[in-house]
Amino acid sequence: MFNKLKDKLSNFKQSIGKTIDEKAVDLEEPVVESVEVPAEELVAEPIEESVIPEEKTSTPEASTTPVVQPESKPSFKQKIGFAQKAKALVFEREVILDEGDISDSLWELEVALLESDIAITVAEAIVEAVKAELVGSRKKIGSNTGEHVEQALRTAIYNVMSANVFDLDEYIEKADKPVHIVFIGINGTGKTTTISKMAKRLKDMKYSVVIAAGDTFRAGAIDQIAIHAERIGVKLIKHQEGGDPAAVVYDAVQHAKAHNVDVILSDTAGRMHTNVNLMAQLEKVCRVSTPDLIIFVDEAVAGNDAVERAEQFNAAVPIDGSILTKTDADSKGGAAISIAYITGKPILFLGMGQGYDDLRKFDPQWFVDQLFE
Ligand SMILES: Nc1nc2c(ncn2[C@@H]2O[C@H](COP(=O)(O)OP(=O)(O)OP(=O)(O)O)[C@@H](O)[C@H]2O)c(=O)[nH]1
Repeated sequence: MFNKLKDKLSNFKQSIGKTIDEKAVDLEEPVVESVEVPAEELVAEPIEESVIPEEKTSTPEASTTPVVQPESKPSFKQKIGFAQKAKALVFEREVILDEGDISDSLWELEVALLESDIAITVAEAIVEAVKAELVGSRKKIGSNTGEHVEQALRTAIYNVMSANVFDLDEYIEKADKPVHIVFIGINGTGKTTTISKMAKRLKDMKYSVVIAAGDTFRAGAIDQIAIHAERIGVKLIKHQEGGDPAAVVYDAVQHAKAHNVDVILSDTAGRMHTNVNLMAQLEKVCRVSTPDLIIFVDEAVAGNDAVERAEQFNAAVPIDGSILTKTDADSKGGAAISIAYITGKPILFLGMGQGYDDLRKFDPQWFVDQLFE
């Protein structure tokens, strides 16, 4: 999963790490900072000899500062004499990154993110966040560069992915029943399979479930979902092929109310967001039986296309969240990283295989961990 993206992030870590290490090598001698110390402080307390390590006094920098010869240690009186203009020396072995140091690597990162199908505004947001974290940061020479860079990347990716995180389980638990959830999206992305996985999951959680066979448009769609419903052991409400999907969904809601069913999962016909008639039909379904939640389903492997579709569906029928299917086959991770940021609605679940149990509740922390494992 996400192997190409993992490689690209790892390359970025190495590229920045190399920059930092090269800068560290350039600093053959430690950086010496001079700090003015008020005379009173020095008079009150004699200068600690340890403040001025002997080996540093032979460096070129040290020769420009008040000279303290290690071989002829000054007496306490002499130290007091120096006090008027004395400076304490602070020795540090650190690299401070400036923008110029990492601009090439940041550009490489942006290109890598775009190549991974991450939407451009999301890629820019990640690069900006990484830059803000790294530029000006003090990096101890010899400490673990990779860890520092990885943490900056982790935080940036986590932040773009965790927009309006929403817990569906908690919602269903607390909501008045029945809870009506409508699934929308284009053909063939795994909507029907996802509804079946969700029905199985809810049934395992001891909720009663009814499925509405709202895809009356595609030949065979009703039979397909009927097979799933039978296997899982949940009730299906269906009409004839070509019937009005709004009527099917309405019947399913009435059935749920009459039989105290907890959750209604409504399938809808796959449609292109550009198909005006089908989008109008979808709006009708949502008008006739107002759903509590509308979930957009698309396949992670579609990358940017999935994100654009989510945006367009969201404009027509405001969604509450997304489910990305086929993440098990996705090497780029772009849709998963971009979709919540672009729509402002969270990812709720990831489809991770063809089995009924291959549905994973989305957790941005888990996702980020996968990228760096
Ligand atoms: N590898 C993998 N395959 C999946 C996943 N989810 C669904 N599929 C497969 O994708 C194919 C299409 O799934 P469907 O559920 O029929 O798609 P749909 O969106 O309902 O399609 P329409 O009925 O045409 O609207 C099927 O072969 C599924 O088994 C997933 O998470 N991983």
